[in-house]
Parts: sequence; C-alpha cells; structure tokens
Amino acid sequence: MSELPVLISREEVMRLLQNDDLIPKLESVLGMFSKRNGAEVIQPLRTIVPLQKYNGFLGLMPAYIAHEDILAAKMVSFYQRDNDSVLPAHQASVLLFDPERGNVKAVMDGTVITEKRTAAVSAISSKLLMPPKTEVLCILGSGHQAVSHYDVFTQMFSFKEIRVWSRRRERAEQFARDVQGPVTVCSSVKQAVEGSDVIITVTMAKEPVLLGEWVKPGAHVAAVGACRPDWRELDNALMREAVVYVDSREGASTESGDIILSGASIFAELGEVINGTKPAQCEKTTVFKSLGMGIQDAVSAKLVFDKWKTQK
Ligand SMILES: NC(=O)C1=CN([C@@H]2O[C@H](COP(=O)(O)OP(=O)(O)OC[C@H]3O[C@@H](n4cnc5c(N)ncnc54)[C@H](O)[C@@H]3O)[C@@H](O)[C@H]2O)C=CC1
Ligand SMILES: O=C([O-])C1=[NH+]CCC1
Repeated sequence: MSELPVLISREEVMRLLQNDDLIPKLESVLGMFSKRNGAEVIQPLRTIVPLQKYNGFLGLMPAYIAHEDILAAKMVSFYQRDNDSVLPAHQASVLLFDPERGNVKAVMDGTVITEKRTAAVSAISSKLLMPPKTEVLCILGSGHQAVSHYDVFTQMFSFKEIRVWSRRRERAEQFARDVQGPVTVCSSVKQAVEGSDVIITVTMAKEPVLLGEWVKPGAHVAAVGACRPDWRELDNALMREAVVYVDSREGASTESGDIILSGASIFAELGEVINGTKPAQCEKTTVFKSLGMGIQDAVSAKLVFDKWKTQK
C-alpha cells in the first residue's frame, strides 16, 4: 500500500518557498511551456466550477512537467466577498504526486504558493518589460496579492517611491503600516497611477479601475486580477494601446475579460520573451495579463517538498 501523503502547513510553505529559488524555476518553466512541446509540459485549461449561490468559484489546475517529472494539481477557491466579510477571498491546496506510482506524496497549503508565485511572475514580467529608468511603483489594491507583490518587488528592484491605492483609504493606510518600507497612500487611482513606471493591479474589481489616459507612455502594467471572462480591471484604451503579453495564450483568450471584451490582440507569452523568440518592447507601454498557471504551482510545490525533505 502507498505511504500516506505528508501534510505541509501554511507556515512551512511560507518559510520554505523563497523568491531566490522560485524565480529561476518559474522562468524556466514559462520558457518550456511556450515551446509548446506537448510531451514536455502538459497543462490543460483551468476547470472552473461556479458556485453561484456563494458568489464564488472553484478552480482545478493540474499540470505535468516531464523534464523535471513533476505532477501536481492545485485546487483554488475564490469568492467575491462583500467589503466587510471576514472570510478569505482565496484558499488553495496543492497535491504533489509521485508520477510513476500515481500516489499523492504531499498535500500542502496552496494559498501562500498562489500569493508568492503570482507575485514572482509579475516581477519576472517587470524585469523583462519595464522601462529602463523606473522610479515609481504603484499598487492598486491592498489585499494578499498586494503584500506579496510588495515583498518581491522591493526585494528585486529599487524604487524611489511606492504608492498604494485601495477602495477604502483605511485599508491602504493599514497596508502602509504593515509593510517594511515607506509607502505613499493615494486617495484616487488617478493620483496613484500618474507618473508611475510600473503599475500592479491586484483588485477584485469587475469593472475597469485603471484607465489608459492616466498611464505614462512606456509604463509597464502587471494586471493580476479580473480572472473571469466578464471581469475587467483595465479599460479598452489601455488594452488597445499597449503591447499585450500573457502567461498563456489559451488561458488569456478563455478567461481574461480585459482581453476578450477589449478585443486587444496578444503580442506574446512571457515564455516567448524568455526564450528570445519574441521581443520585449520596453520602450512601449506594456501590459502583462496574468491569469495563473498550474505549472507555476507545480514547480513551487516541488521546491517546497524538496526543501521540506532535506530539513525534516
Ligand atoms: N493572476 C493570478 O495568477 C492570480 C490572480 N489573483 C487575483 O488577484 C486579485 C487580488 O487577489 P487577493 O489579493 O488575494 O485578494 P484580496 O481579497 O486579498 O484583495 C482584494 C483587493 O481588491 C480590492 N477590491 C475588491 N473589490 C474591488 C473593486 N470592485 N474595485 C477595486 N478594488 C476592489 C479589495 O479592497 C482588496 O484591496 C483577485 O482578482 C484575484 O482573483 C489571485 C491569485 C492568482
Ligand atoms: O492562478 C490562480 O490560482 C488564480 N488565478 C485567479 C484566481 C486564482
């Protein structure tokens, strides 16, 4: 009989998953994915189970990476909660399998994996696509992704100013108190965005919050929210004017309201830029539309498990 899977907690994932290890693994797997060698990376489109009664969704995200022999599946629930709800918006678990025997080796917290790997992928997009001189970072939203993005962006880059905007000013003020360095709390999206070189959108908005008319020409936007085909964070002007990069063409064309409803065309996947088969047009305004991928969770889970084994 198979051994029982090990359980790896949120705290352990937080301790074991470090950006320095994670970023090269993500770059490598994004590059592999964009080669479209179906025997190398298998990642079906995310299956979504709508939970209409609760204004929520369950996403199923399996992936197999042959070269590294990683088989994993994340299950993530996400809800549009009202403002005063104390319940979390996202919760996830990742199952890591033994691909040869088919048994589950580990069940681990996937919420921290989701927070860290998403932010790390946005940091990769910024490394590749942001303008050469970047001084101002702007974060729209002040939730979990805002914090993980702040952490990796301040670790990887140095900005003269970091701005945050949130629908409720007190949440933005709380964010500014919680993080390590100085943050300018902005009263409007326009105030936060104007003059920013890198803009991160990490909101639960269903309608555009970021308008193209406020965005400095040449800025880079990492658009992380709006992961349903009828949800938006960015307006048509921005989507149509910018050079649009995505994590997966199939994912973005199926799930991203910003892409589907604006009719914007996708210029490249991040993996194609990593592979050198598509250029990074840093001199132009760029949008990286992130939806999240099972392969990102799979490499993260493997890193966590390998470290856990060496430290147990
Ligand atoms: N691309 C990817 O791989 C992933 C994307 N996400 C998305 O990132 C976004 C942020 O996620 P979390 O930080 O975990 O959520 P969270 O619930 O911790 O934070 C959400 C933030 O959005 C704000 N917000 C809610 N409704 C809004 C509205 N109508 N207009 C403007 N702001 C609004 C909230 O005030 C809060 O600041 C979500 O859209 C989520 O689905 C999450 C995980 C992975
Ligand atoms: O990749 C992911 O885990 C998610 N993307 C949008 C909601 C959750």
